[in-house]
Amino acid sequence: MPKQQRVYELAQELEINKQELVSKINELDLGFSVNNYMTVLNPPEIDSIKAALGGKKAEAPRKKATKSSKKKSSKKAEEPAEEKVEAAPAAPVVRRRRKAATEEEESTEESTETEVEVVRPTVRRRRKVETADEVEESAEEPEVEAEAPEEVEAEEAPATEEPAAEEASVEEVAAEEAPAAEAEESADVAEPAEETEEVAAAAEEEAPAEEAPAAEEPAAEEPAAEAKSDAGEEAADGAETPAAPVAPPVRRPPPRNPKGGAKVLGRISESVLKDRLAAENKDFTPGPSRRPSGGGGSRSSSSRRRGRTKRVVEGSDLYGPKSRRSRRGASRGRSRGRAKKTQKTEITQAAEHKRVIRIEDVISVGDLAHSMGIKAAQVAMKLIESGMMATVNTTLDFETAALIADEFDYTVENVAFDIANFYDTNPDEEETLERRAPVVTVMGHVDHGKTSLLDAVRASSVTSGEAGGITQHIGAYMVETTAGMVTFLDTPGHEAFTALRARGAKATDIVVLVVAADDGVMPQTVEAINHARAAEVPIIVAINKIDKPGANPDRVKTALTEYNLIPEEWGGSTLFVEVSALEKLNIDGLLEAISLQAELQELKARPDRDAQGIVIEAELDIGRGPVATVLVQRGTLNRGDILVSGRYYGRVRTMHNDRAQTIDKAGPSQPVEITGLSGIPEAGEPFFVVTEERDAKRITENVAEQRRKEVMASRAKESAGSLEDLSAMIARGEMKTLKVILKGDVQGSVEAIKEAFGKLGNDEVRTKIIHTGVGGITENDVNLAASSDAGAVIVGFNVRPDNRAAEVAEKYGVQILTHSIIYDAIEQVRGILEGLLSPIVQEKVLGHAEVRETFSAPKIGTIAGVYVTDGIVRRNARARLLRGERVIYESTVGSLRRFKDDAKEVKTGFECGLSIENYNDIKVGDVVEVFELEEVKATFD
Ligand SMILES: Nc1nc2c(ncn2[C@@H]2O[C@H](COP(=O)(O)OP(=O)(O)OP(=O)(O)O)[C@@H](O)[C@H]2O)c(=O)[nH]1
Repeated sequence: MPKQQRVYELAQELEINKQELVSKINELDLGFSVNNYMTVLNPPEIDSIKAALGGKKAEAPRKKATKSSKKKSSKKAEEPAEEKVEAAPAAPVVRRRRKAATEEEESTEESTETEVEVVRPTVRRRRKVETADEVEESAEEPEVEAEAPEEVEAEEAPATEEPAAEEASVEEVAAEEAPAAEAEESADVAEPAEETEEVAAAAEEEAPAEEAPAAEEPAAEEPAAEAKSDAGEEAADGAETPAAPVAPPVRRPPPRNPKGGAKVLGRISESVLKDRLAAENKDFTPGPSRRPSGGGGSRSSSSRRRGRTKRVVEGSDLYGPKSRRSRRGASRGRSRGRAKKTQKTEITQAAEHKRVIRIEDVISVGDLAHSMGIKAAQVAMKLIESGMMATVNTTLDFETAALIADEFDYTVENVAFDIANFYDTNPDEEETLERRAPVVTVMGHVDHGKTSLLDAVRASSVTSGEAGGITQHIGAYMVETTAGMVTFLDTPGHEAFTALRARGAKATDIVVLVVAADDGVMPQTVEAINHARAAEVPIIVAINKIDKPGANPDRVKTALTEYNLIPEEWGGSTLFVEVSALEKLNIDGLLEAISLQAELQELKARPDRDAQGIVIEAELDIGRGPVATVLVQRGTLNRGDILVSGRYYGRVRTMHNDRAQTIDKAGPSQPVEITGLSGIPEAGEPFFVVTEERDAKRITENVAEQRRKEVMASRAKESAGSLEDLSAMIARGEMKTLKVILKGDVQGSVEAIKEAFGKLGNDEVRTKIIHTGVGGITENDVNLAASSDAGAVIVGFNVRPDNRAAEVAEKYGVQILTHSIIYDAIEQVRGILEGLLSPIVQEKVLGHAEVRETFSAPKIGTIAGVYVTDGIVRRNARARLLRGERVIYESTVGSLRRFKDDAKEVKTGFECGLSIENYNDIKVGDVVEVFELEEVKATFD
């Protein structure tokens, strides 16, 4: 079944360079184009690319030959294709190499296909490695020089001064760049090519495809060097045309490891090498079999270069007459020089393990380049090619760094500490899951009977009798009901629940909302509903105290409908149970409802795995040290396990259940009290088990460091002002609304402020009241604000936060705004919202200047002599050039001068000279309009 492929995948399949394939696809005019090598290709597109590339093989060379011949004299243009090919390219190459003698470092850089100017340095460097032999070789081919393209001569004047074409140069370029593998057919020619392959590689990397002379020359040279052997071979190929060998000029070797390709320190001549090996009693056998392989999975530098070379050659097959691989192989066999070259490159190439860059999540372009021993500009260029603007300081994430590094044959490894490596957040396989007990939290208004209900439930446990009444001594316990086990978090009130949630922990499956039948829905009832809703935990309503004379369950039900808690009998989906904690009436009904709700939720966990869970509470016991009540959520916790929680860890020394019985293991949903930890973890802190103590140590050290940074960051945040943070969050699109928790001294003012807040805002920003209440600002309010997805602000009217609330607010960076005048409260919230509105960008015209004359200045370009007709003209201000009513160009005022002096601004009635940044076509009569952009704070008015 045909499937989609990305360009680079197709390139791999075709064994050509991915960048090159991008260029090819776009050049081929197939009716579609690709942006980069990550572009996805459909099967038909893949087919047409393959077909086009295959079909192009004969045409491409001809086209190139024609193109190249056009650049030459008309006389040359008339020559047969082969001849043109032979002649044209050779000379330029030779010349370039001459030039190259003066430069060295630049050639180590890899260039992109568009970096035309880089070609020269690369080529120049070749000069350095020339040998007398090579010069001789070039001399043997006078036609090469004679037919050098004119453009090249013009461009590279110095080159012409030095005659010298070296056969090796010709050869190596041919071998690498041209399908002219034919060059290799001539053994004596091929050998030098191998020797200088490294140089060739450098040149290839730098040679831009677009630069016709550069790209074509080497390719064309090749036929020149090997024309004799080629002829026969091409004929044998049948379909091949004489022009075919020229095709490679179009190709360009893929940009590859600049290090390897560039660090050419010199060349060892074959004879010297032979002598040296002989002196060491070593044999010298040319060919690939003698090449050090690098062994195992690690590619040696030479093999890497081979790979690169191979890709280039194979890619050119698309244009060439037949697979070059075999010929290439054959030529390798004859290429004794390769052995020498391999040895040489091993010296300059980093070992495979050194080609791994270790980063901690991110790395800057500069550092990445440094790690690879290349220039930052090269990395930046690669990024730009991939569509990402970058500078040396740009920070790259791991994925991007890995992608770019791969371009240079480096691997990036992320060595940042990641707790996810130890704390498994992946769900367990469905078939490993087993039903677990629901974990229930009881919440409700003060005195509505939470504690009494928990007592009643505990007493109802079928096992309570044998324990002589449960000596409940930990913050959670399990009750065995006729419908199965139920775990209760014994945390009457919201504290623990919200504290857990503020830490991002979710320990509860079901909330039992206790509402006294005689008292009805009260502020904390509503608060409890909001907490449960925020935590997305289903609610079961327990209407308590039905034994009381004034009990009116229906009134409670009616009141709760306002909060969308509608009993089933009224068409809703909330389970309501009428109970009496005091009289222990219908406790079973409550437990049944819990079991039913649990069943609906299909609560399951895998028991046979390392335990994970949550700390319910912890304290320091004088005799036992840190004691923690933990709830196992998945897996089984065993005595002796190494448990990690936040900054602390330790082996579980003792383990007790809710009845103070010593136990050895605890499964899912089971609360246990443990000792053995190195400190007191916070409530809501997750825990997990690791197998190695050293891992536990590393994790806790990292967490401690992380927490330390968080504290510092939150301090910095406080000084910066939380309101700005909220604004920034909204500005970044992280917050669509300003969430508000509103507390007041009396219901009337709370209602009034709530209504006023509701009217604030517009389509862009608005408030969302997530909770209102009468009374002081409590820790619960702060926890609710902190646990809101995008943070919330607490507004207190005539009320203050208690000490604990203020402390927690500081800890979590929750903003509390207190007021005693309603108007002030409204205005402050309006101000916050307005701050969240995107500012309006306005244009302010500063002045106009008329162009009276123009002249050009070196380095600056066109200078306009202008007269300021109104306002002022300011240097660096934005400017647009007007011709009549038309805006010709918009940019900035570049230089601004009065007579010979630079001026900052010039006022009405004065003349001055100015330039428009990046624009020279200024004409007399044009008007320069100078303006600036200013951001105006948006308001609701
Ligand atoms: N008549 C009657 N009284 C009850 C019932 N449940 C609890 N009470 C009484 O209501 C009062 C408060 O009960 P608690 O269980 O302490 O209520 P709470 O919600 O835990 O109170 P806080 O812990 O202060 O939030 C006590 O005097 C209980 O005896 C009940 O079902 N019927």
